[in-house]
Amino acid sequence: MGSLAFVTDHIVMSNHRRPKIPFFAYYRPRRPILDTSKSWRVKAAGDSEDSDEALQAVIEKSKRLLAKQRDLLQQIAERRDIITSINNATINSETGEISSEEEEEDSFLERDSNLPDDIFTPDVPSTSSVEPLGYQLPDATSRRYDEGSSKSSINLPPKSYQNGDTANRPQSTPSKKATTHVLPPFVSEISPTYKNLEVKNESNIPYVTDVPIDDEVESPPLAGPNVMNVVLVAAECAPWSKTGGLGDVAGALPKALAKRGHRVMVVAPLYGNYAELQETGVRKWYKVTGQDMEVHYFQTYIDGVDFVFIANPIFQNLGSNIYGGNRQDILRRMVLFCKAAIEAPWHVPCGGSCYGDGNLVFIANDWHTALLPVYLKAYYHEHGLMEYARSVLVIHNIAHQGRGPLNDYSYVDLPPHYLDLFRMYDPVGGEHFNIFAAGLKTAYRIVTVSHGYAWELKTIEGGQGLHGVISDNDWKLKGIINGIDKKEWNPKVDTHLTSDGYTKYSLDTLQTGKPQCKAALQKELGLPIRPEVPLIGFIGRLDNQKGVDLIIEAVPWMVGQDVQLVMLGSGNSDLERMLREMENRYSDKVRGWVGFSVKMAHRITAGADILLMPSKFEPCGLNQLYAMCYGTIPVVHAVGGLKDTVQPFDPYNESGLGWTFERAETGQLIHALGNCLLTYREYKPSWEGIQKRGMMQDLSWDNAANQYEEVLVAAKYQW
Ligand SMILES: Nc1ncnc2c1ncn2[C@@H]1O[C@H](COP(=O)(O)OP(=O)(O)O[C@H]2O[C@H](CO)[C@@H](O)[C@H](O)[C@H]2O)[C@@H](O)[C@H]1O
Repeated sequence: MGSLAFVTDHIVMSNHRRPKIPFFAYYRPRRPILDTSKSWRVKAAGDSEDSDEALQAVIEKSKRLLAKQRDLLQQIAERRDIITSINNATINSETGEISSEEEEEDSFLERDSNLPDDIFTPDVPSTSSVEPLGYQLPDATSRRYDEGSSKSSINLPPKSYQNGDTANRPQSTPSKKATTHVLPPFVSEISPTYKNLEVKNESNIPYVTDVPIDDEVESPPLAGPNVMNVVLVAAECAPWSKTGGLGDVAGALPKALAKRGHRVMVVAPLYGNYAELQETGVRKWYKVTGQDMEVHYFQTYIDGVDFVFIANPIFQNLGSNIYGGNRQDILRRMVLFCKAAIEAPWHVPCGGSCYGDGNLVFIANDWHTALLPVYLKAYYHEHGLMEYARSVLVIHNIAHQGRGPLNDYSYVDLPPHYLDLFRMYDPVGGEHFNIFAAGLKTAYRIVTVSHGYAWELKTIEGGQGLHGVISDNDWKLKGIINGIDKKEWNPKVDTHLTSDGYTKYSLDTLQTGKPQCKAALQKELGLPIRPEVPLIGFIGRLDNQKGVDLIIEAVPWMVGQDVQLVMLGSGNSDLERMLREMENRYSDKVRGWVGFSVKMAHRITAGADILLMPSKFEPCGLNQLYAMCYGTIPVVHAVGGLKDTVQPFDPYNESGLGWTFERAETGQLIHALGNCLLTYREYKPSWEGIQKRGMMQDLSWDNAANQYEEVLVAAKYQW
């Protein structure tokens, strides 16, 4: 059966009953489809004259279409030339800077909208009408939060939902009426709003929108028949909430998946008043340790992704302390979050329609959301609900597992026979309750954030008590290296480099732009402005993981080398104190910036020559990736993702991206850093070669998104 017929069949089926396997791909049309196959008509056999004529007509029509396409491409090429020449000449009158690439991109797209309509009108089925089932809301006035935090009212974000992106959002038919449904909710038969559209291009002419607008924003290939509804659930999501790399991943990976054509939702707790959000009006009640708790769902749509936030007083004002509180507090938050997140695709209308549970995969992240795969099984699958929804659990850091005494089990609200999933034993913790273990056993697939870490997790040292569980589930484990959000971390467009003497730069302007950033950083930190002195940076959580102790031990050697050192971090109070002491002792050479500052993280990444990452373990590591994009050379402990991403410099072949050392020891760090400093001072061409190789890598999320897609598809077919 042709794939178009396959699609049509499934659309027809969707209007009747759910198929045995719900493989509808609810695809949002993101780009024009030039499906010339629709022009063909099948005629009766023997009607050869008519056939010839028809064939001739079709050939003529195709020729006309191809001519139009060629013409269009020509127009685009001409416009790009014009834009390039304008940009080369355009100087911002206020700042004296060249206008940003995002502006270029916008103006280009605007002009595109003036192109002939007929080329852009895809020959696709129209969207179907959608009538999501509603659920009878409990009488909000008759229920009250009891005790403590739950009595406080929810401080709603402003209703100023004015995101420019919404104009481009694929529109679905709004629900006309909401039929009521008494809890517990039954799976809703929500029609797919976005039909499964086949993407075909047999002409070898690139799709009109495939013509790269800019090198940085070239579209990745579409997922085609693999498109799915993807719901990524995380305790933090940049830019709204971030304590580390998980926030970055939750903010960026979904956009890359959406670019491939998936319908993607991110669900995170609402910790503060985020300006972009709109209240959906959806309110639900969930039980947590016997208490009914109401959540409100908020939503916004940015870069093709539906960001859904779950509001309840227990999340409020935790922005800077997401994982704060005692174990029971955290547990209650995560239980409520997972329960509310799992039903978001049922309840929250995004662009007019809910996702529903067909063709759905959840991506849970770390122990905080490791209950989600368990709830999916226990509350839904075992009751014939969300039968075809799947879960993938991503390990960003196995060091935090949601451990506690066995009687913590009473908090998670599961039937007694699930206890064994959580029960773990190890020589350090003895018999204990372990949320990550249960999630890993229950998820359909497991991802971790590098190949190296996937291997290390199965060792006693690397698995931190879960090596047995991970080895047993090796068949469903895959390592995928994180990417970079190139809108956020890119020296060409970095908004943190537009003031205070900093400047944006690219590979072409590296030799002038980066020294300017270095001078600006030295000035901002109050260090002597000396271009020839190597400036060494560290950015990260002050935590045993990050090997901060090794740097502190190496500082006396470093300050004897005529270098400058800046360390940005927060976390462990002892390490914070040591940073301050170091700065006091070596005030002409060392800065210890205690705190969490995204702006300073960007500025250090741009202004430093060298970035240190002596992590004891590092599942992937993002800062070394950011550093390489900014022409900053990483010196790293060869472990986990650091080993996978920083190929050691080889002076004989002039290859490699930085310096690595094999064991997390101060002497080894000093040895690697010594070689790095020698190259900086004595072998400038080699140094510049390393910088350029780092900057030229494609570290975008597109590649990772492609691999995630394989995992999502594998999960979908996993029973
Ligand atoms: N004081 C500060 N001020 C401003 N920004 C700060 C900061 N401290 C850290 N950051 C930022 O937080 C992020 C940290 O990312 P990492 O990947 O290095 O670490 P983390 O260990 O949190 O993440 C875990 O998850 C990620 C994602 O999978 C893995 O890469 C990693 O190995 C794993 O440990 C970076 O964006 C960094 O700039």
